[in-house]
Amino acid sequence: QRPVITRNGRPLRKPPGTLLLIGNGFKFLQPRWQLFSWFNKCQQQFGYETVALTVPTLPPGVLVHDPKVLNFIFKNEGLFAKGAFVKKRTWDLFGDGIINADGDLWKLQRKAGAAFLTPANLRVLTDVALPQYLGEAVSELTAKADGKTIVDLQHIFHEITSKIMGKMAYNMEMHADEDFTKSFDFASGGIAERFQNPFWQLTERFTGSKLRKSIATVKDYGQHIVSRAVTDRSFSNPDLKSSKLDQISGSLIQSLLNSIPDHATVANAALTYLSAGRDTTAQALTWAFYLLLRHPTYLTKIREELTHFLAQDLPSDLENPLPINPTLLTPSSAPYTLAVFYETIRLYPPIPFEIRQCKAPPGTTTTLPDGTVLPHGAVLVWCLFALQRSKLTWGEDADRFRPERFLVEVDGPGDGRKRISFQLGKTTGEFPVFYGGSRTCLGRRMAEAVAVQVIAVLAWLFEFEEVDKSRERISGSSLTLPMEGGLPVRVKRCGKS
Ligand code: HEM
Repeated sequence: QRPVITRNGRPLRKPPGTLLLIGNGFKFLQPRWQLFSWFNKCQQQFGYETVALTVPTLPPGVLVHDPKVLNFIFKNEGLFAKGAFVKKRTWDLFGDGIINADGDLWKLQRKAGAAFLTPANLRVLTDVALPQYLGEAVSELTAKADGKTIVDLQHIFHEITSKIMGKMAYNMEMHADEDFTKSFDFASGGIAERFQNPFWQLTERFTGSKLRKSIATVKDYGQHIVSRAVTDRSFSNPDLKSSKLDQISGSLIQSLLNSIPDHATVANAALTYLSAGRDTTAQALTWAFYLLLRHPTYLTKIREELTHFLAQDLPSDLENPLPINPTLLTPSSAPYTLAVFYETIRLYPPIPFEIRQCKAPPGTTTTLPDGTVLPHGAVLVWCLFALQRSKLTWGEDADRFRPERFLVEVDGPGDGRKRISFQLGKTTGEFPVFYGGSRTCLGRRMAEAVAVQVIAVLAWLFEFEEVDKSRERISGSSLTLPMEGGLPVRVKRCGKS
């Protein structure tokens, strides 16, 4: 007999369309975007109420809507875990990489990541690495800026983040169109489908050969990253490295190698970091430009924010074609651009759903702050794509792209003049896009820094025209939120530059 989840002694309400034996099983078999719309309807119907989710063959589950419940989950990492439900589905891709690791192994990987993402290294990112790779993207776009050639912006962003992570984290040249990337994208889609199909182990026996091949390619690449790094450490002498970027490049993989003896685990950690750092940011940038192209007044506002940077001199040693000194463009100096980024990831969160499992020992329960009593192994699901459209949290215009919701007027520094400042103004439970608590995203500052510089520079330099303006863009199967089919645009240089 499956345990029934209760609140105040009564079974939880069920979403509409829940069937007697199949529960919500059919809903989960729908294409992912339709599933997200269904989650959104549940959020509209139930507000902050936690409701029951039932899928045959799976442990009993709940769909979480309440920010207070999310805050409780984030604060009580010890009570909730990825658990067997998530690990079983992701193990062949990520193994014991940080996303799946617990205990000491998680701590070691987190510490290595923190040593990589220091403020000093982020400065090298914004002052050296990003201007260089963004400059290369600007050259490529300029060469194609005839108003006719079609360019995929998602690919451009992926190339920038691949180069950054490749060089800074692994001291390797990485590109968006490598076999590894294609295999990783396919594997991520296949793994995401396992969360929707309760019979995945059976169906993959017949249809899973491409998935198995893709995972094998990804794993080989993980080993390649490690063996490159081992060779690197025997031959490189840090005293001979002249540029700041060369001095820190490979620092993530080197600190992973320093702290973890097992090379297979280092490879898993490397692959997980690569996916966390590269794909999320590139996809967020793609949705940002999609939204900006559909709401051009905001492109004008970004350009207005940038005008005062133009007065400032370009450094003479900056060998790239950027007309603005990009190192001046930071999350704190460009609040409007930062607000555009945040409004984008509110509506299109790069990690669009989360799953945890109740760790209460068999025979015991855990009670959520709203009174829901969870038995051992209960699955908790929340769909960020739906939660971030809640009118209870974001007001009547929750569905609208309105970056101003993150901006406030504050007194300027000493001159009495008002200026605009970015303010999130929400708790982590209300804005769980970067997760929370001890497992909160390690790369948030990196993502903000990359996003502000890239959005500002490209918005200033180019006019983009979407190739298919009438099509609503969606994301296909993936653990993250890639835009299906990319974002094809035609490009022209702006008159101003
Ligand atoms: C817009 C960009 C990003 C978003 C929205 C985002 C969001 C998230 C979320 C939701 C999680 C929790 C995932 C889970 O455990 O289920 C996470 C974890 C993580 N993120 Fe990010 N992320 C972003 C960019 C980055 C970047 C640039 C890095 C840099 C390497 C990064 C590194 C990590 C790491 C290492 C974790 C695992 C933390 C842990 O388990 O202790 N992320 N991120």
